[in-house]
Amino acid sequence: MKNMSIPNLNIPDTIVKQRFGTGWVTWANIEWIRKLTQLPIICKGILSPINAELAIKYGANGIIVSNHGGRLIDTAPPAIQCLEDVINAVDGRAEVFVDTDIQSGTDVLKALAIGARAVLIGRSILYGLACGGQDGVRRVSDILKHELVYDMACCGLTSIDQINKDILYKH
Ligand SMILES: Cc1cc2nc3c(=O)[nH]c(=O)nc-3n(C[C@H](O)[C@H](O)[C@H](O)COP(=O)(O)O)c2cc1C
Repeated sequence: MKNMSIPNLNIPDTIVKQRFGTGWVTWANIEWIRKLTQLPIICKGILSPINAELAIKYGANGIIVSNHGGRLIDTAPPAIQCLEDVINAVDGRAEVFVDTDIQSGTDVLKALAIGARAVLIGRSILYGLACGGQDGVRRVSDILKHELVYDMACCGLTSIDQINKDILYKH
């Protein structure tokens, strides 16, 4: 993967404009932002090794493996299924995070075990907010944390840094 060739992504402007309306979203945007700041740039919505490679090429320091909850393309592959290939492609050159359908502590545990640096959570937190405001958000967070700690205990793990791929196969 390190020596892979980068395909020519000269997508016609008309197609880009059709898809993104007034915006012109291309890899050149990342390159432009990279020139503006030394702050870490994290690219969200990466699902394939080739796009992970491109994100790094254009200056990303981190990648969020995400299908945006299926909000862009209904049949986009589940992020969790793409995570391992992206991690392997990145090969330590950037942080890799994941979101989409992280709905339980078990989901968090599995994502970390595959190798995600951290997970991000969208709708579950929003549901808590809708149901109970600040307390609802705290309750969702507490439930997820309780489930994660419980599942870690079931796997004989006492700290996050002990989580590794072995638990995916041994339990
Ligand atoms: C109401 C709503 C608005 C969202 N808007 C954006 C957005 O503007 N940009 C983006 O990258 N993702 C957006 N997302 C996707 C989320 O950031 C996240 O990738 C998605 O919800 C998957 O995580 P989840 O399964 O925990 O919700 C949105 C999601 C929801 C539910």
